[in-house]
Amino acid sequence: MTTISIFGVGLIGGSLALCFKGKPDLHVIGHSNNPDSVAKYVKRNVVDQGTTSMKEAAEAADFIFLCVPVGNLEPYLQELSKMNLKPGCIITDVGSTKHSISSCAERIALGNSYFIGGHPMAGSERSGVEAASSHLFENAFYVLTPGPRVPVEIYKALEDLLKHTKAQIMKMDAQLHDDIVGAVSHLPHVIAVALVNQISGYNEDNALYQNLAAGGFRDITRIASGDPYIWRDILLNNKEVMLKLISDWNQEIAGFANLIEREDGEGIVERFRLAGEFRKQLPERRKGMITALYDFYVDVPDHPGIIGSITSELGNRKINLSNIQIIESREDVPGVLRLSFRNEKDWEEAARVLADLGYSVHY
Ligand SMILES: NC(=O)C1=CN([C@@H]2O[C@H](COP(=O)(O)OP(=O)(O)OC[C@H]3O[C@@H](n4cnc5c(N)ncnc54)[C@H](O)[C@@H]3O)[C@@H](O)[C@H]2O)C=CC1
Ligand SMILES: O=C(O)C(=O)Cc1ccc(O)cc1
Repeated sequence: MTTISIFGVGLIGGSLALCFKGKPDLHVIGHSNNPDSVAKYVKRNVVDQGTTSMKEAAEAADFIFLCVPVGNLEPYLQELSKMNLKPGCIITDVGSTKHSISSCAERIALGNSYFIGGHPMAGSERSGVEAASSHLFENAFYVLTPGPRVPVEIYKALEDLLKHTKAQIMKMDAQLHDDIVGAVSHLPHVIAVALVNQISGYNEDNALYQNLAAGGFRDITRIASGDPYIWRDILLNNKEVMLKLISDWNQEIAGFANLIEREDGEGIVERFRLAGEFRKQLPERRKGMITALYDFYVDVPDHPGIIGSITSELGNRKINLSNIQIIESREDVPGVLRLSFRNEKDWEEAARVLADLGYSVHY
């Protein structure tokens, strides 16, 4: 039996637990300092066993996953280094930054155990075990940053275990990870928060901003709802990278202001053209760092029962809706429904089914 202990059974720790639980020869232990949280993990069937004892969970483990906020990773690793871990125990983490925890692991004497940094590059703006899902990492990249002292067979053992996540494992240098992920994930989160706060400021004087910001604005700023403490830790931990990226961003925006100031229409066109071209080259059908929204819109005639009939058509075909929203429904105008799905398969199938039934579907 292989024992996996998870510290921090939240969105990511809980999703990993669900990937491992119930698989042959795997036993999953969930740890929290809070007994109520432990009881919740067990009651929700996310782990096989729960405990408030860090020592009990750590010393029983063949694999340890640290799934706590980035600011807590180093203290946890220090604590583990004082314990009597099983020889050959593999410790990994899921933090969104990799350089500082990996270099901390190089400095700490871990005896007969090994540390391999990890980052499953999928998630959401939600947090807590309630949001966990065994499908979270499917088809996403999962970065591992083994240091020079990690033997090949130890790396392979972690890679093999992670096959249960159905993610694509990618070995990478820790600093390179932080540079790239800083640009494609951390910077967009900062921009989304700054943008929402800018508009929220205008809204204080005129609530029309909020009303008109429905729909697209809401979608592109979804990531601004991430957990504030998780993001505080990530940004402070990736400080040097973030300062450079924000400085480049300021230049980019100042360049835009300059084009508008000088009424340089050609310059504006060129910027949109270049951006469109680069976007076209982005891989389309792969789960990226920032989760795609699987939404589409359906025009619906305004008559009673229409929503029920759409949901039962999908339900009868076992297509799971994750959300349904009435965008517009007035007596004289046909309404629009926004339907959301958890994955691409349901999204594609639902659009096909409704189009075949004669509904007008648009994206
Ligand atoms: N949210 C996301 O989409 C992603 C997050 N990550 C990383 O995963 C880690 C966990 O994040 P989430 O699962 O999103 O957060 P979460 O808030 O859902 O879960 C965090 C867990 O850590 C525990 N925890 C919180 N503060 C703690 C503390 N001071 N000491 C000990 N335990 C504490 C919580 O009880 C909870 O079980 C973070 O390091 C984050 O950077 C990685 C990939 C995606
Ligand atoms: O909400 C989203 O789409 C995200 O961007 C989630 C996310 C948050 C942190 C990560 O390190 C990786 C992914």
